[in-house]
Amino acid sequence: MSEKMVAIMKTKPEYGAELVEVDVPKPGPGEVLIKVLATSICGTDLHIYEWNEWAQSRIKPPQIMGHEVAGEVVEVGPGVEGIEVGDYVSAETHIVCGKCYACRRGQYHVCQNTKIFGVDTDGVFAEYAIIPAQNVWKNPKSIPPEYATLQEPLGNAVDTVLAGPIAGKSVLITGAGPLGLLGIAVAKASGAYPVIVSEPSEFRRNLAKKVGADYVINPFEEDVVKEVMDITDGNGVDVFLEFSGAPKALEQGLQAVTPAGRVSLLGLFPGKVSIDFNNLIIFKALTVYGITGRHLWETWYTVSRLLQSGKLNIDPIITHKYKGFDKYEEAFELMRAGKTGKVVFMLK
Ligand SMILES: NC(=O)c1ccc[n+]([C@@H]2O[C@H](COP(=O)([O-])OP(=O)(O)OC[C@H]3O[C@@H](n4cnc5c(N)ncnc54)[C@H](O)[C@@H]3O)[C@@H](O)[C@H]2O)c1
Ligand SMILES: C[C@@H](O)[C@H](N)C(=O)O
Ligand SMILES: [Zn+2]
Ligand SMILES: [Zn+2]
Repeated sequence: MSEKMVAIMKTKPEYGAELVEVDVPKPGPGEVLIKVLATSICGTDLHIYEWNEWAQSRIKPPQIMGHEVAGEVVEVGPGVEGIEVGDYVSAETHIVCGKCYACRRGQYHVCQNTKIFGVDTDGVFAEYAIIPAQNVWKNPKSIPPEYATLQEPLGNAVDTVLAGPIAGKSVLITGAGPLGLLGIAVAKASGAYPVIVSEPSEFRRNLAKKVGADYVINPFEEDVVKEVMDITDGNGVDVFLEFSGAPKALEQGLQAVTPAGRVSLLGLFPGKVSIDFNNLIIFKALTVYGITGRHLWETWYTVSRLLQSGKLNIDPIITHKYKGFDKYEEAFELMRAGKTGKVVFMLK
């Protein structure tokens, strides 16, 4: 008889998920089985939980949810080399093909055949999980599991903040959700000043301050562009980092960034966005970066070293730590209500 494990599963094509008991999976060729030590909720998991339009078009229940993880390898499938039982690992979630035009040029983050585990395959909200060996990242023991599980979203934040020079630069961050908060931590650890954050939620503005934001603005009550101009002697910020996915925030940021400044866009907008390209981008000679996923594997090295440096102020971002999955419904509802930073399930 096979061993059993507990998992948060999207069992039906409707709102919510269920805590179920299922067989511990067996790693196939090119796969490893990990014992999950910590796993965290991403906004994408929330979309799957809520069963929004995107989730309905992509997810095929029944499926185990989750993709951010830290764990220990307990079994190695046939043909896997360089990974051993006992290795302490995390995982890149984008499963890339290695064969397409993008992959062959080393641009794995834009692989045209990307699959995402926990989205297109079973995920890591479980006591054990299968990871493709090619996606395994080995962690030093010095990074605790509750930090190591955050490396995947930290990679998003690192690529957004470090797409260009940041030390000594003035920065506007729009949106202090979990990703924006990680962005603040990376910007501060990298020597940005001042870091100005625009965020409507009071709870998240307070978190932003705890993480190190130098100024916080409520965009629903204050004039973001005027505030930024006042703080920067009328010059505007050197760098604008968009983490909200709000069209209004995009427009305000483009107005508030200095001519020839740098813009990184991570937030996903609800649909098409109308922007005055001539005046807000072209005549301002801005450099605009679209950010998707993480650079493989360069971003992971950067993230790991930033964590090891002890300079990233991550603790205030982990607002909720649950022992096991029992309170998963509470965790998802708190996240839905915007009353969290990162939520971590601890399984050790
Ligand atoms: N490009 C990628 O690879 C990638 C990867 C992960 C996440 N994302 C996207 O990044 C964004 C951030 O992720 P998250 O998990 O932190 O999302 P989130 O929804 O928790 O955070 C967004 C924050 O923006 C704030 N906000 C709303 N309107 C605003 C406005 N007008 N001005 C300033 N802030 C405003 C919200 O209050 C919220 O705190 C999302 O759009 C997500 O889909 C993109
Ligand atoms: C899967 C998605 O949520 C993930 N954070 C990414 O980088 O693509
Ligand atoms: Zn994610
Ligand atoms: Zn590819």
